[in-house]
Amino acid sequence: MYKVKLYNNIAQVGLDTFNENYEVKEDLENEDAILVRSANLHDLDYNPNLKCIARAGAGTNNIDIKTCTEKGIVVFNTPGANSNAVKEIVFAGMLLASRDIYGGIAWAKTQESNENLAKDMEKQKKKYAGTELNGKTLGVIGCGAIGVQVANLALRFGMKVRGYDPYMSIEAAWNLSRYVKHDSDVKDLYKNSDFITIHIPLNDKTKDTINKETIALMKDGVKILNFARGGLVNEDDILGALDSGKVSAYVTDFPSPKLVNHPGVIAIPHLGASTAESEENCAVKAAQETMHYLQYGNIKNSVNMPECHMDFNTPFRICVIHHNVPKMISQITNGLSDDNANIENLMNKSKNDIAYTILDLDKKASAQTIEKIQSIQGVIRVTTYQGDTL
Ligand SMILES: NC(=O)c1ccc[n+]([C@@H]2O[C@H](COP(=O)([O-])OP(=O)(O)OC[C@H]3O[C@@H](n4cnc5c(N)ncnc54)[C@H](O)[C@@H]3O)[C@@H](O)[C@H]2O)c1
Ligand SMILES: O=C(O)CC[C@@H](O)C(=O)O
Repeated sequence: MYKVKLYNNIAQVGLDTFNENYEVKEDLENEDAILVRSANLHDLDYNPNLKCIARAGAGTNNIDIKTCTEKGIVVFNTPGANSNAVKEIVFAGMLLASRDIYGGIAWAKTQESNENLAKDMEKQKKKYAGTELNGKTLGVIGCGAIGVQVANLALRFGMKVRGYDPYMSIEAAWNLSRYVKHDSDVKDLYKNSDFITIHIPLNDKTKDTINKETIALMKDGVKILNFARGGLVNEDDILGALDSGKVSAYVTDFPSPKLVNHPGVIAIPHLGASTAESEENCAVKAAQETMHYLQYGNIKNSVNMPECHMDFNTPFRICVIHHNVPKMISQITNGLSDDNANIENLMNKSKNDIAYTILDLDKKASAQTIEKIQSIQGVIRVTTYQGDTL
């Protein structure tokens, strides 16, 4: 029986994905896997049995990836599973930043006993008027699953669109409309955009991407949208720019007490992925990734380990997480020689400093052999699998 510990509410359809071999609940000890959304796991007390953490969502800044990698814990996310939900709310944010729809609705709610409402509102409405998206320029920083969808939809709104992403994946490039202007220097995007939306992960390199210096490069009155992570935008700098009028609106899915009452801030309580569809997509994908790893050692959509997937055609499998250094495969295969086991299939993949090797054998490796492989310098974790074919 595999134990999967829950750290957040996970959509039921995701939980139903687990079969009878899984115990899935919040109150568990010695868990094999963790399923999480946004809960902060930075102070996690890692139990030695923990093999993987699946983040039902895109951002993994709530997980200590470095420590997980050192301990041989595979961290998964669910790329693209909530991108449509975020794309849609970005447009809600752009529209709310263009006209004072929110102020107008708030005024209308106070008019319950106004017999002259039809007449009065025609006078009042000029207070909430604004501008259109059509013809404006949108700058998209980060053209991944979300950025590409936002860019493509903005074209349908009649916007001119510029994109900046020096690390763009081939898949994302295939999906991006050719009418999106590619900025190889982000300064060009800053200088020419009426709206700027940011869709990149938060990490040490991207923290405070939007700050005093980058804001100074932008157009006067620019509107900035942040549905990625709060730490990407320096709060003091954005508040200063709102006060001076340099930035005319800041739409954020990550409000803080400092931001919420500024008139230029449109604060949304992290609703980007809060749709039934995206919660279900993420939960099912995270559950599948967890099961494929726990049962077969196959890795898909991991942020700290290489993609490595092999059909399970023999009953005995060994998976080794190790450093990406020379002579590892020969040492691992030599380690098997005492058992006289034949390697039916082997796959080795690497990602940065980490490599992963799957070996399918015709017979079960002995406990001594597994210990021997585990003791090879550079080996982080060895896991054995036995069972039905995939
Ligand atoms: N508000 C929400 O509920 C919500 C939902 C989903 C994702 N997110 C956030 O949005 C982020 C993006 O999500 P995604 O699904 O599009 O991820 P993604 O991995 O598909 O795309 C991220 C893109 O950012 C690019 N990138 C990385 N560093 C960059 C940099 N310095 N400059 C420009 N581009 C850079 C990458 O090359 C990649 O194409 C996530 O990391 C997460 O933090 C928020
Ligand atoms: O789980 C959520 O509700 C939000 C997820 C979102 O921030 C993400 O990074 O995917």
